[in-house]
Amino acid sequence: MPFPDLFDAATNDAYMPSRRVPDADALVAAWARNSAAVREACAPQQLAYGAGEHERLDVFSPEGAVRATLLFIHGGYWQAFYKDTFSYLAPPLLGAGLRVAIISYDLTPAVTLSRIVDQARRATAFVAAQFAGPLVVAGHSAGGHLAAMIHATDWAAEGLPGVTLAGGVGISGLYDLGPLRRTELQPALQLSEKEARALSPAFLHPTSAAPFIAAVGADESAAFLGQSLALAQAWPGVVGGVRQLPGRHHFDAPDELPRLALELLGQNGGTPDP
Ligand SMILES: N[C@@H](CC(=O)c1ccccc1NC=O)C(=O)O
Repeated sequence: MPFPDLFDAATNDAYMPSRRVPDADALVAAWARNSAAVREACAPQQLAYGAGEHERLDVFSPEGAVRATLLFIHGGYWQAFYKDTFSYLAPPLLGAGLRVAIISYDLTPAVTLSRIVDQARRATAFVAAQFAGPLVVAGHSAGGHLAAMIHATDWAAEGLPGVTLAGGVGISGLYDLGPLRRTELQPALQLSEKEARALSPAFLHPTSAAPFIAAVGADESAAFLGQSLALAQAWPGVVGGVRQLPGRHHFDAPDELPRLALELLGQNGGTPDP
């Protein structure tokens, strides 16, 4: 291994949310079950944002006027899950008049975290080009990290068409990756200190003035709260403080997504597309 063994048990504990949520496995199983039922009842449109096997997204469209598009980036510490497990999030968002785009991406250690960030960027540029109207990029946990990286993207420098964001939402997001080098994730992430900084939104500058809501379950560990505080401190003009979600832990905090997305669009005066 190119890195010394940095593992620290206390840090690892703080970043493993399942240790605080006894029924975490059952909740994740319910995500998959509910998502399968949603896909059965209303099959999403499946699109490709690139040539790779996992460079795919699902689009769920609401029945009436489309108020905005919400692009959702799932979590799982960049090493678990694909889009299909998160279809369960679509129905309440559709009910709020949002078009819902849920992306897949490759996973570590098969690809690097930089590669995943690049995929999230290309997926966002694709969705922005595909669908006119306000675009909100939201993510949970590792997906919150990717949503914030989108908010800090220099599109021209990446050789991508410019993306105008209406807002961003991070739920239990990770914005300073430094501590993760001391967890069980490091063998898959293989982050050098320099890379961890370069891939940490809290050490980057937002490229969008649109609001970014940094939300965290009130029942999550101090480490997760600290991650959102770090982003709020680094991005004072964009993140209006940390939004603590009462009664929520890591595995049910995503259920607040419709409320948070609508709040953002309200701030932006987001009106339905003609
Ligand atoms: N391996 C983690 C699970 C975890 O962190 C997680 C699970 C589902 C969705 C997001 C997660 N975390 C960050 O992306 C744990 O044991 O708690």
